[in-house]
Amino acid sequence: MLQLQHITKTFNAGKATAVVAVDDVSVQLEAGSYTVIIGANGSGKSTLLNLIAGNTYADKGRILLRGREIHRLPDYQRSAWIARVFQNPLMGTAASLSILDNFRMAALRQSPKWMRIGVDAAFSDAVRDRIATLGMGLEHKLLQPMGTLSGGQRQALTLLMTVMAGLDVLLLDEPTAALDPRSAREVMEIADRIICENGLMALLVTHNVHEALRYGTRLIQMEGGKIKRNYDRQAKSALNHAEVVSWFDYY
Ligand SMILES: Nc1ncnc2c1ncn2[C@@H]1O[C@H](COP(=O)(O)OP(=O)(O)OP(=O)(O)O)[C@@H](O)[C@H]1O
Repeated sequence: MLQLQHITKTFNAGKATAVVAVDDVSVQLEAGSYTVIIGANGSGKSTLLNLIAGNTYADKGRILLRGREIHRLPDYQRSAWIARVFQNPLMGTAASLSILDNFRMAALRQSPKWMRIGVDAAFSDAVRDRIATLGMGLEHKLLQPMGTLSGGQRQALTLLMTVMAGLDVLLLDEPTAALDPRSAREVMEIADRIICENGLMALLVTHNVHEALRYGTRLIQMEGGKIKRNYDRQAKSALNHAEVVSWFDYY
């Protein structure tokens, strides 16, 4: 379980440009839950993910993962349990390195256990098998540089790489924003499968209302740094596109 308790983050505190990006947010997310976060630009979604990942620290409040306080830990320590996939498929992978070398680097970064057992032929076989499950034919291109792949292929591989080391929490920050509709759908379906198969807790930030309705077990709307709406699976399934769009209709 991931618990955020009275989390507040103010940027430029004490200055004329001060902005309360996240304002006294408390929420409890169960293991295996998949939460979609929507909200207008500047409503605090990315800051919330940054606070969970440890890319920024809260001014007030606590964050607990499986009962353990993590809010004072730096991001590199939290990365043992929490991983993040960004909107730009170029982030998180090395374009000039092969697919296999990218998986090697990710494995070594995420889990010292690979250091002990070595990233050997067995590792290559394991990577090939995992990549084959994507159904994109990339298992035959393990030595091809990552930079030669499409954005959708890179996002799909990034997702796989991210979960290889056994995580608790997957943070998806607009992972399909830079993709065409077909690739976006393909990557979202892959993400959904990976989340389910690995029993991960996931948080997805998206501006895409279709994605917000189709995926996830909880839907949260942020506004002005606060959680304005919080729908569980049942309430979420009763929502329709027009209703969610109307949440953004201030005029
Ligand atoms: N590093 C920072 N320094 C100053 N202000 C910041 C910083 N990061 C975010 N903010 C401000 O905090 C508020 C929330 O920003 P945040 O990026 O979390 O919103 P968001 O909901 O993710 O927006 P978007 O949908 O545009 O990505 C905004 O007013 C933003 O300008």
